[in-house]
Amino acid sequence: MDKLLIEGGRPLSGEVAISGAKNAALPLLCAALLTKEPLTLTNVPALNDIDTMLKLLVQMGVKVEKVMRSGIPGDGAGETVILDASGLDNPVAPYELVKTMRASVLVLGPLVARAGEARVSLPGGCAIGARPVDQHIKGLTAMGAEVAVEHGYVHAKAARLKGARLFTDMVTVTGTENLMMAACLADGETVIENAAREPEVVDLANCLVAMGAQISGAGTDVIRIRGVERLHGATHRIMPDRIETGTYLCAAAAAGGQIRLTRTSSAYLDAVIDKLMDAGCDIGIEREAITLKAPARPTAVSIRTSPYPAFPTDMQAQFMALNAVAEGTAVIRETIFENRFMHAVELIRLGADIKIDGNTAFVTGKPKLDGATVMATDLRASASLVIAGLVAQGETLIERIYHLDRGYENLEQKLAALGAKVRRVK
Ligand SMILES: CC(=O)N[C@H]1[C@@H](OP(=O)(O)OP(=O)(O)OC[C@H]2O[C@@H](n3ccc(=O)[nH]c3=O)[C@H](O)[C@@H]2O)O[C@H](CO)[C@@H](O)[C@@H]1O
Ligand SMILES: C=C(OP(=O)(O)O)C(=O)O
Repeated sequence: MDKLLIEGGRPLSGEVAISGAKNAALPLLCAALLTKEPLTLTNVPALNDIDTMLKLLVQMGVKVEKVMRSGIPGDGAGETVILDASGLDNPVAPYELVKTMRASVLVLGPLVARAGEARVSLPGGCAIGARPVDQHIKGLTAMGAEVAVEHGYVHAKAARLKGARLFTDMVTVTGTENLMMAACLADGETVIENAAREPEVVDLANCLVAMGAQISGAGTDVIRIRGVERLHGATHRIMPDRIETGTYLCAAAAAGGQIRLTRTSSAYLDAVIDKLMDAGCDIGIEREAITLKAPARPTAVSIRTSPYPAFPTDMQAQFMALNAVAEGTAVIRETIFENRFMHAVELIRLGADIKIDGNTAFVTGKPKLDGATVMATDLRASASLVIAGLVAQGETLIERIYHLDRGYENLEQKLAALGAKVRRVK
């Protein structure tokens, strides 16, 4: 199994291009199931999660053509993927593929809407929490689907879904995306209340509209969808990855130095940029780039995770690493997932001072961390260990980096472009 070896203690400096967003690309790939015509997606990141989703779609009968990028690692140009679901003949998502990636559940809504049925393995729990899909099921049931959960699979059937008024008990990102996609082909109007306002939901809605869907309100907490008979093909460019952007900003804030991130936007990062400025960073905003100049030592910043536009849970671990070397004590509250502090014990191995009490972490910054061997437990936990490794004196060896390959394109190359000493070892 691959490991990442980091020689820390050097500031970051240089320019890196940000990739297309994983969490936008995954639902967008599933949107291809809604039409017989080809859907072309550009700026698709080269990630393990994308490969898993493509495998899932191929075994359903979807034809996938990849147009390779320029061949320059980390150039941010992104792959183009053309999906043709005219031959969709197997509306099944088997456990073997779903177990490796929760976002597989995003095929459920489109399959029921277009094929009239779906058999999708329950994703199950993962390192960060139980993550049930009851809201996805509740919504489809309200739209007239017959849904049964048996032998670890969700079976859903509907000759044609009916528009309905839906209310989700909590804000759910993939729940909103699944129901919005299903509603596109339903008979009549669907209203999703308490909808997720995440930019990835808006990116999906924009693509669906380009495919002929009638959607209004995406980006607010009430989304209205008037169902149509069919959708058609379209071409859509995937938005930049706001979490990848935030991760590199955080890395420079913690390790010191000055970086410029291109092919990205500050538009969806207000909460993160605000905290980085509180930490003492000097941030410059350009139309498609962000610059950051780190302070001599960051100031501790407290955070509380919440649905967009508040501070994202997917940036919580990275800010814990930043606070581990900041001046002062930060209070970190995780309100989205019940078990998303797995990185804390690993950061402590690097010398961090962190106390956990339920969903709250108290982090008192240390002037320095020391390299050690640590284990990645989930995607963003791994990112926090990379940041801590960049700061720590000496060598840090991160085990189980397959988590990083799920969500960070060309991580070593991008870090090397910023002057970091990072290499993959067996
Ligand atoms: C592929 C993707 O886009 N993943 C993101 C998505 O995950 P995902 O869409 O899975 O996360 P949700 O927004 O659904 O989860 C929010 C909370 O609601 C709970 N819940 C959700 C659905 C449901 O049916 N029942 C239920 O109880 C979850 O357990 C969690 O506590 O949003 C999360 C929250 O911003 C991010 O961390 C993930 O990176
Ligand atoms: C939790 C994440 O992803 P997923 O929902 O795919 O597990 C993430 O991107 O941080």
